[in-house]
Amino acid sequence: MTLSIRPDLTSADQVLSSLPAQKRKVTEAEMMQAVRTLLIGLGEDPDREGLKDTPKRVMKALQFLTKGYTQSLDELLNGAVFTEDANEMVLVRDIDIFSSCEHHILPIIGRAHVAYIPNGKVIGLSKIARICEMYARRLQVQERLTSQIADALQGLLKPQGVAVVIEATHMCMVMRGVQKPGSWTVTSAMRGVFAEDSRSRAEFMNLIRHNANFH
Ligand SMILES: Nc1nc2c(ncn2[C@@H]2O[C@H](COP(=O)(O)OP(=O)(O)OP(=O)(O)O)[C@@H](O)[C@H]2O)c(=O)[nH]1
Ligand SMILES: [Zn+2]
Repeated sequence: MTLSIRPDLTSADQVLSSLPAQKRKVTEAEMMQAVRTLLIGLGEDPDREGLKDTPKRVMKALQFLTKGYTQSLDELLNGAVFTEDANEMVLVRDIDIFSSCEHHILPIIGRAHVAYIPNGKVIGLSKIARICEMYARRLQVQERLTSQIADALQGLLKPQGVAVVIEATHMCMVMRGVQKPGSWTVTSAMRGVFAEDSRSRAEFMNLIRHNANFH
């Protein structure tokens, strides 16, 4: 397996970016056959009318849910990093997260709150949500998703600090296993001043708690 070294990617990303190449070795026909095998293993008849297109649908759905493997920071940024003399916190709150847990390939559903304090550079606001989306659309654990978002922003902007909080519920804990609907998990990744200065961290935490007055 050859890995091309991409300076914009973290080391975990370098590994993940090799996945599309690996995937290409498996044909779509083989992927659909694997879903068909699963259906048979579950006691179903994959040839009955309702299921005959299911292997294709499952494959397409999984390809969509993991499309972050085929994206890169470069591509999604589209150059939207601007020089700006700003040094106050920028916070994008309530970014919907739909990810898939790597243990069960079941949904992780939640919200991300992402803040940074610029240091001469700002990023297009939508790109913050796109970065969340790229990492969420992979097989994940919530902790890694949280720190990948923080590290991506830290690497791109070299800001004074980055703070990321994700609040999410895991369907593998709700629909199966321990079956705890209503449970949710909070993870955070603090970089720079947010890691070092409790007042910056407290300001961020306060801002993600208050209700917007246009709601
Ligand atoms: N830390 C972390 N754990 C996760 C995440 N998503 C799922 N898990 C956990 O991964 C663990 C996998 O544990 P195993 O015992 O190998 O799998 P399992 O038998 O299916 O576990 P149960 O869910 O307890 O039935 C479970 O405790 C899951 O709750 C995540 O994002 N972060
Ligand atoms: Zn799981």
